[in-house]
Amino acid sequence: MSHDCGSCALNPQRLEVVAGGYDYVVAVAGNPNTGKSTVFNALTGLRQRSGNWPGTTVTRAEGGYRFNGHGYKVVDLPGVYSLRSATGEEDVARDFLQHGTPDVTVVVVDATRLERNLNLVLQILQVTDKVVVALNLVDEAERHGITVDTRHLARELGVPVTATAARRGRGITELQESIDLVARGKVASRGRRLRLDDLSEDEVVVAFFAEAGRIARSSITVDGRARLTVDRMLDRALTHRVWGFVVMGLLFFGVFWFTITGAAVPSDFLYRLLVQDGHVLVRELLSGAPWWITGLVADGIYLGTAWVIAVMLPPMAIFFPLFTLLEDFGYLPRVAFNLDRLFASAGAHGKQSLSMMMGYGCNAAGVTATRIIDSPRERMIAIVTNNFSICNGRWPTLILMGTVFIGTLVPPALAGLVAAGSVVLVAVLGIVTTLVVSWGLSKTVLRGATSVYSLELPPYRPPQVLRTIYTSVIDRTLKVLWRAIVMAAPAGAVIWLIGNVSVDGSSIAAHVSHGLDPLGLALGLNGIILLAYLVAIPANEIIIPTILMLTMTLGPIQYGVSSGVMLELADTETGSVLVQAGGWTVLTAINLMLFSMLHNPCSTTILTIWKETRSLKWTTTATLLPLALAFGVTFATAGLARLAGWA
Ligand SMILES: Nc1nc2c(ncn2[C@@H]2O[C@H](COP(=O)(O)OP(=O)(O)OP(=O)(O)O)[C@@H](O)[C@H]2O)c(=O)[nH]1
Ligand SMILES: [Mg+2]
Repeated sequence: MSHDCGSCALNPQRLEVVAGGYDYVVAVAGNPNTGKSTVFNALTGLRQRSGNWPGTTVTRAEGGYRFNGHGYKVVDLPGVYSLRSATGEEDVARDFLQHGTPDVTVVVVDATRLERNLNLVLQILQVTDKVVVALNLVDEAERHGITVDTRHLARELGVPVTATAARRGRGITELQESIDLVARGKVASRGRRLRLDDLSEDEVVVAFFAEAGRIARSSITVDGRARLTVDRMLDRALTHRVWGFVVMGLLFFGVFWFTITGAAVPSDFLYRLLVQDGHVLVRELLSGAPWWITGLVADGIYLGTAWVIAVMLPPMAIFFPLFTLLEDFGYLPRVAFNLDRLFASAGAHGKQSLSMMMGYGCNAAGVTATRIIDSPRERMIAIVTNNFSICNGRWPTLILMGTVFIGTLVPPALAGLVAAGSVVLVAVLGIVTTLVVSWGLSKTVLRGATSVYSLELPPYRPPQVLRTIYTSVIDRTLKVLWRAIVMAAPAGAVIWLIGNVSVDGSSIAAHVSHGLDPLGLALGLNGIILLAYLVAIPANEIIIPTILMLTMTLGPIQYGVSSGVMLELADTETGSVLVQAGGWTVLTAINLMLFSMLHNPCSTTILTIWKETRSLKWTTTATLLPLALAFGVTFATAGLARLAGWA
């Protein structure tokens, strides 16, 4: 690559990247879902998020390693299909390749889809010679009976080609060697360049395709008995118009059922350990301290945190690995594929189903993921409706309500199934709401044409089960838990304080919750629940502990030694406390589930929406529209239930 342009040193992107004492900058580029982030991780030893679908990486990630006494800075880029087209995340990659002037560009190529991938390689070779091709996924190619002649390929392309299976670390050292040689100018790479002068735009496209096809055909041999047919059969079932939805329902139902029943025993154990015994211990430790310190620390901060851990850790530790396994296997894009048509008929972009899936983990992540949608109109629809994907913070509320109130309506043998069914039903209602609101927006304020695009189905990849469980527990479960703890500790303190600081003879919490009672009751909820939602704006995770603490403090029956103590309760007792002290009915539980699904996004998500849109109008809309819906829907169900005499 030519370094003779005087302005290179002033190029902000290059400056930014080189800072930090590295000798060379290595860009990792390639088509979507070819394993770039996995190669990046293998090179650097970092854990940048990878996932079996196109569009996992939407921004640039950086890391580094040392090899042969030189420091290499590595930049993981989002996938691009071509240097010539443009979508939001592709811009990031293209700009960097063309203006960031990396010293070496590693183009990660999917060995099972060589022809299409070579197209991009050829385009990059038009811009720079300093290229190393990482022929990745060779393990998968082998499984499919595909062999690639890397030496022939290297000769054709004029740059080094290294075979890798990045997920198992195969070929990474060789790749580092090639990078080193190219960076230091030790190999005479002369990339194949097409002569494109005098060609029209269309002819250029054809020329790239023709050349990519020729090179690919001359480099691969395919064993006729390839096992692609299994994949094809699976796809026929999983994306079938009818069976696709049946399988989808059963799988998700299975995941929740497994989560709910599997979490019961460890949850009980943690409960006894942390909430019951732990609380007694902490109180004893603080026995010499003034009453308000014991109260604030033991009954507020400690109990709030312990509760969140006991209730959230087991279900999350089961749910996330299961979900990640489905994702790595390649199932989630099939879900997106199934929902694609529905989104298109709602006037939204099909890729919205992908950002929606991300929202099931965290809405802030879902909002960021909407960057894969190019059209600003459709992206805005996806941002506003992401809230209806139930995030981590809300699953515990739904699971608890389902277990304690809905599951107990049927004989114990069926309780788990019915509880799981109720949670799935709310999740499905969330999808319906997403579609209806998307449709409404696209017919009114966000009118416009629906984009045509093709959603690519990634291949099925047998997941590495143990590794997946390990990383999803570390990456997702503990991260979410940590966030919950960070929120729960101060919330515990706030709840204890508003429960114990009195004004005019009763506590602040009592004043506020009484004030909110009329509204709460009209919504089939109560003042305490609304107060809890106010306290929980920073994080949904703490809704249930807040409700319990307040109910036990403020309800007609007083529990505990001092107000603000959330007593040690198992799931079954939780129900009876809410019924007896809080006056809860099944309607309260159902409406809490609905409210939880619909209400405004948490503060982190609101902030992310602001960062992504920079629009006060849309941030406000994305915040208040769900809240209005939550009020409207619960008001209606409460009214109907009362009319029908159920409540
Ligand atoms: N079998 C196998 N799977 C791999 C290999 N490299 C990556 N994968 C898997 O392929 C999937 C995609 O990997 P990523 O690293 O997220 O791909 P990416 O190119 O960064 O994807 P985008 O950021 O979405 O463009 C993941 O499920 C990886 O675990 C490999 O060498 N062999
Ligand atoms: Mg990636």
